[in-house]
Amino acid sequence: MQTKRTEVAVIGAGTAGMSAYRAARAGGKRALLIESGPYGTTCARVGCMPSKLLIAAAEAAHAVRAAPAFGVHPGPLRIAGKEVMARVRGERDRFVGFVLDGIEQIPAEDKLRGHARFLGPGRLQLDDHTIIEADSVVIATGSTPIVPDEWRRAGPRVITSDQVFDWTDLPDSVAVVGTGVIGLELGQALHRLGVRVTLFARGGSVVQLSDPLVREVAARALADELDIRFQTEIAALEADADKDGGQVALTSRDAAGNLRTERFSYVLAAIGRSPNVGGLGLESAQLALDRHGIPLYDKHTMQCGSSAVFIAGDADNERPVLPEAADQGRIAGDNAARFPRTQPGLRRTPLTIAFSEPQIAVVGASYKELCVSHSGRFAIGQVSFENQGRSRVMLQNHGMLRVYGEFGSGRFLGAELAGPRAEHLGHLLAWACQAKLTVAAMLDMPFYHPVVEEGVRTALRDLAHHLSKEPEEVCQDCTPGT
Ligand SMILES: Cc1cc2nc3c(=O)[nH]c(=O)nc-3n(C[C@H](O)[C@H](O)[C@H](O)COP(=O)(O)OP(=O)(O)OC[C@H]3O[C@@H](n4cnc5c(N)ncnc54)[C@H](O)[C@@H]3O)c2cc1C
Ligand SMILES: NC(=O)c1ccc[n+]([C@@H]2O[C@H](COP(=O)([O-])OP(=O)(O)OC[C@H]3O[C@@H](n4cnc5c(N)ncnc54)[C@H](O)[C@@H]3O)[C@@H](O)[C@H]2O)c1
Repeated sequence: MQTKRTEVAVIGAGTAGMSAYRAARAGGKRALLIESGPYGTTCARVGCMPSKLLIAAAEAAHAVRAAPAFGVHPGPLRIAGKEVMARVRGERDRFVGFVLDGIEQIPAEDKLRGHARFLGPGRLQLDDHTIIEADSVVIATGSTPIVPDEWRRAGPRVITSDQVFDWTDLPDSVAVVGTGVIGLELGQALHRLGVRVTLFARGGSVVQLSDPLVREVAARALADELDIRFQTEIAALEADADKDGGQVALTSRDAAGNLRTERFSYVLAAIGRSPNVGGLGLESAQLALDRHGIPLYDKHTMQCGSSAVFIAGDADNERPVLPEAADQGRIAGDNAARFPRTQPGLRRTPLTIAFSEPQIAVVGASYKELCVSHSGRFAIGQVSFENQGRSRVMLQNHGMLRVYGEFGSGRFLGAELAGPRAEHLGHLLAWACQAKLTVAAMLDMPFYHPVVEEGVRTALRDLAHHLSKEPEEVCQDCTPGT
């Protein structure tokens, strides 16, 4: 067992950890970056990038299928699964390569391999080979897909997103359990690439939408295209090795209690990810934990209590998306270097985007959050994309945008939307939200023609109209339990 001393120890070399390491070094401190798994980050290896590559192939197939509606007839569609997966893996490897180049540039003496756990507040042990004594520690350990033990017992054909991007060919059929962002993005992409896909949703919701109207419109648009079984639970999963190459027998139970057994090449568990905090020995770090075992921390400094421990990225489960991992890592690393003179870092307006079709975005304060923080004090404006000019031109006229504003100040608070170009509309709205614009100021901005943004203007005009009325009228919408 060797002992190493450092000023800052960073656990996890993902996006948050690398960002924390760089910030600590920029703060003039000695830092160590510890990693137990493969380098390359979740985002590049098995997350954002390969999933968007698969979606890009699916969009190409979808465009061909959609073409006849414009009078364009491209001929029979042939999807070569091996070629699809070769591009996904090839481009994925290129993105991972850029991350590995970054790791390569970190001096060898700053990089340590092994699983880290706390022995005391500033004391870590790596596997059985190294003790680290650090003035401050950043926890940037990421998250892991959740697979219930009884599902695992059905064998290797029960998979998570971690396995999908290593396929060398597209399978015949996939059952996707969970209609969160991973389930929808991957389920729709595989469906469009000719895989028989069934999605199982425990409840009636899709992705992170909390606004009941947007959620309903989104669920309807998605259910028009996909085989989604809402209100349906998984009753049992069993390996069915007799079939060609093996299958999984999935038994589901619908809301009426009816059982149905179907066979799939794979079952993709997409029921959420849990932060990697369990094996860290946090009890030895003397940190106060929440009911999920995650250290309590300050969202502006990323400091855990008054300790010299900081947390960032998926590990804290606050906003488990890539831009947040980078921001939180930078703040945590900077403050780990400054400790005890910590200072608040820049936390941006929340923005999440699901790359399904219709795309789904949540900006600023969600409907659910506003029902708590602004009950009776916010108004809603809306637009349907069904008859929105440019959306109809492109035959992408599905979805709805709802925008929220504050009575009195007239300030724009947030939005939920499912619709065309939501990735861009989401940014526009997030920038307005962060700039603390009023709805009136947003309506003073230029809008070209014919563009999807004109739909945003319609929703904002509707919001301005409601903001000019009495508050009571609006909060009827905030029914309990929404
Ligand atoms: C399929 C999928 C698609 C996604 N798509 C998007 C998207 O389009 N846009 C978006 O913004 N986000 C997306 N995300 C989310 C995004 O990938 C994550 O939020 C982000 O990668 C988290 O970064 P991180 O640094 O917190 O964790 P990671 O990159 O996972 O890094 C954590 C590291 O810590 C290491 N580690 C864990 N425990 C220990 C220990 N005890 N000792 C040493 N090392 C340890 C792990 O091995 C890992 O390398 C997607 C995620 C998935 C799974
Ligand atoms: N475009 C993006 O930004 C993007 C893409 C993919 C992943 N991600 C990140 O990855 C995280 C994890 O994604 P995810 O889709 O796995 O999680 P999620 O939390 O978004 O969705 C999980 C879904 O599974 C359901 N569920 C939970 N337990 C279930 C069960 N036993 N049976 C059936 N359904 C069940 C939940 O109700 C929920 O709808 C996301 O929170 C997101 O931050 C982001």
